[in-house]
Amino acid sequence: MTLDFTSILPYAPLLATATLMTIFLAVTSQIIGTLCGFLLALARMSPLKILSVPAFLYIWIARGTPPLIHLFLIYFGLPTIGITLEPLPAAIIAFAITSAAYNAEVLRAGLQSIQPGQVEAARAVGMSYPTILWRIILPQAIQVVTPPYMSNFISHVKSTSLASVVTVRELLLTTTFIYSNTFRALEALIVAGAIYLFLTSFLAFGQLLLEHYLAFDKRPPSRRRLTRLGLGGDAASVPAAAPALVEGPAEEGRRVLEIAGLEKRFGATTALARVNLSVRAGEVVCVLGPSGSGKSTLLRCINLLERPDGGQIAIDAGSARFDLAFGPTARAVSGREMTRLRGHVGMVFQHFNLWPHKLAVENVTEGLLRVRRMAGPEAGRIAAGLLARVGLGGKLTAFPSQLSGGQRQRVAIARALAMRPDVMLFDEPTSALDPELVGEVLQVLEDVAASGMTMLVATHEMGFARRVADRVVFMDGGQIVEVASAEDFFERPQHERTIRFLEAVLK
Ligand SMILES: Nc1ncnc2c1ncn2[C@@H]1O[C@H](COP(=O)(O)OP(=O)(O)OP(=O)(O)O)[C@@H](O)[C@H]1O
Repeated sequence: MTLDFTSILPYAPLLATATLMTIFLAVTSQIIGTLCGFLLALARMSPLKILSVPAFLYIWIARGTPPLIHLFLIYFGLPTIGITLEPLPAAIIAFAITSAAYNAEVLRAGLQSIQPGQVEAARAVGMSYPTILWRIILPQAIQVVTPPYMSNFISHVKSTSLASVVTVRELLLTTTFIYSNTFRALEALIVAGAIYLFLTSFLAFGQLLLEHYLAFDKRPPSRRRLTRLGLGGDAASVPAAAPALVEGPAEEGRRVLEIAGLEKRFGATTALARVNLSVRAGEVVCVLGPSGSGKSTLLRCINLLERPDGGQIAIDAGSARFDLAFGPTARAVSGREMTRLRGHVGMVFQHFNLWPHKLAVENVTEGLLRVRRMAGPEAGRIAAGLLARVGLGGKLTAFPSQLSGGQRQRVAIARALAMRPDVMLFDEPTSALDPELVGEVLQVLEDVAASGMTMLVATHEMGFARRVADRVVFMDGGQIVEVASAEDFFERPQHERTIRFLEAVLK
């Protein structure tokens, strides 16, 4: 049998219209399915069961049943309850139902691929959740989801052929019409197949372009990206005059931080048991103690990355004051209040938690732009100055992946300092570093301490604590066992547990 396409030719305009209909059907239902899928993914990840359970059920049912059944139920089922839809809207809704379920899972995978530490770092500079979603999570999640999302889209385009059963004049129905008129079924189906292949190839090629475009951390930053921050052609150069790390001397004597009866439990583990502590402006307090003694939990409770179960935290930031109480009878602290408080409390994490899709300088400017609402050039100037101060004036345009651990931690310190916090919390800032990189970070910490910043440093670096701390707090089993000046602590420890600890770590 020979193929003869000439009899198909007169139907070219009809095929063109059907192709447009297929594109319209696929694109509209995919857009609706993506938007609904995004909301479903957020609901599915929500800690609230009222959101996560219905989202899970929807995805389970919509993904587990054939799209043809959705189409029949919408087109033939809805009229039984008085809702009659035209074939095209019925098909769009039916395909959007399936698309939402598949896209929800793809998008959820992307959203969950972002390390929680990055989100914590964004919360610590005072960003609200929508800002974190938009600026930190989505740009990275899109990179992750592009291949599976586009794959879904391609299979979605092909499944729109099911709309032929409810008489939508898309490609397959038109092809059927053509071959029933010409008796050239093979030729008509080959032409339809070629059109589908063209459409899906277009998407596959689009995927390649998109992946290339989204790999923005794999190529030098664009000029636009830098000029927005007022960093022209020589962005990598060190600013002539590096500013002070901390603006103005601390107001001596003022109690910046007061903690009373602070409690935190994780299930059966008591991480903090009625902890009391007060820190004065400009004071450097080192928190020491064995692993699991509650040092990190204490710091994380102070900026509310962990919600305490009881007790009080008061922060006197000069321009603002926070008096927070926790426990079953206390007023719930609002999200807005938490965000405001974090704007006054800087935090540096053990694992740096830099945002990998942003340049070193952008890691520092992000909080200034989104939280302090500063203009780009001003934020860029402050960030460049601070990075120069921590010895990274030549690394402004490096991505975190291009920096050593010590350099990453110095960017993280500059990021926290840029927000001009009233108190800085350092959660074991050198524990994740190779031994030869510890010194450069401790040097920066010493500079920050010398410039008058109020600091609470959880650390295992005894030498640093001895040199720099005004006071040492020793914790064990979630309690503060001993508080003393650095000299008294190391020379004349009082508590039997402290003596044992020092014997073990200093031998
Ligand atoms: N998210 C969590 N879920 C469950 N338990 C936790 C959690 N975070 C901390 N804990 C527990 O609380 C206790 C105190 O932990 P924390 O991390 O504050 O100690 P740490 O002194 O900072 O230890 P390290 O020096 O090893 O970092 C430990 O028993 C720990 O297992």
